[in-house]
Amino acid sequence: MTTPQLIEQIRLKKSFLCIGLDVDLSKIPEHLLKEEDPIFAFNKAIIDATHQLCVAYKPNTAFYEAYGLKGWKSLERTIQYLNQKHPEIFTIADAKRGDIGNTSSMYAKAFFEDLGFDSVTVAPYMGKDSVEPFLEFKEKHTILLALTSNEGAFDFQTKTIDGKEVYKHVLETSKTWKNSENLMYVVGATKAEYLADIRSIIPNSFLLVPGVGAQGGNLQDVCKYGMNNSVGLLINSSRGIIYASNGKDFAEVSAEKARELQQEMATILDVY
Ligand SMILES: O=c1ccn([C@@H]2O[C@H](COP(=O)(O)O)[C@@H](O)[C@H]2O)c(=O)[nH]1
Repeated sequence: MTTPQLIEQIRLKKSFLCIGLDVDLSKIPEHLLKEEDPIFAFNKAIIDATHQLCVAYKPNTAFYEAYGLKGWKSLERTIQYLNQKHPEIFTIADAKRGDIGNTSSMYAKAFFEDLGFDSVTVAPYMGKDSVEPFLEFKEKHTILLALTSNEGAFDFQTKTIDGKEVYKHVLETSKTWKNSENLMYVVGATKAEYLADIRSIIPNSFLLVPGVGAQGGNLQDVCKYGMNNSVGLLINSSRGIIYASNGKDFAEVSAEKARELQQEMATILDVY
């Protein structure tokens, strides 16, 4: 999916919500455990109930890798279902990859060609040659970790090198890389106070913003400082939506939670 197509979906749905499909078998409704593929059954029900309220889904691959081959199969079924039934939805493999160049090329093939995701999250730590193989996929998006939502972000990302914070180096340097127009960035909702500075460096890029809901980030603050002329935000919520109920009504309740966020977004878009 191209960036203009994503922006058009945000406009049509009045939503910039991304729903995180972080499936933990110990948290899903018990009746689903009898299904042949409980993870896919859970995801399908959540997608069927919420697809009109969001513009993106983000399976975090850790939640699938943890179940070995079966988990990887569930991830494949989920992305195939999304691509076939909802090609208008932007898909994010939250895999946080990145390695020496030839290895990154294989990661890029795995997520873009084999699985068919629109985007993948990538760690910037190994530098330019570890990210450029992802950027070579011109129709795809590489979402670079800039300033993450967790407490550990302060261990390295906000430390200063040559008078500048590391996350700013990530933003400024990555902008100079080949095909950098395919870059988006992860900025945690818990770091809203950094967004004005971040926007001064990358005014036009999309930001994937996890950390609202379960991690305590605030949607209004993120929008106030993080929105740009094209909205430029994908706000992720995972546990706050998909585990709102673990009864038979789990899909309806997840849709209620998604609708609450979507309506808050619609109100913000109306005055924006
Ligand atoms: O900085 C980051 C980067 C990624 N994540 C991921 O987003 C979701 C958040 O889940 P919630 O349940 O809404 O807290 C999860 O997959 C994280 O691994 C992040 O939280 N922060």
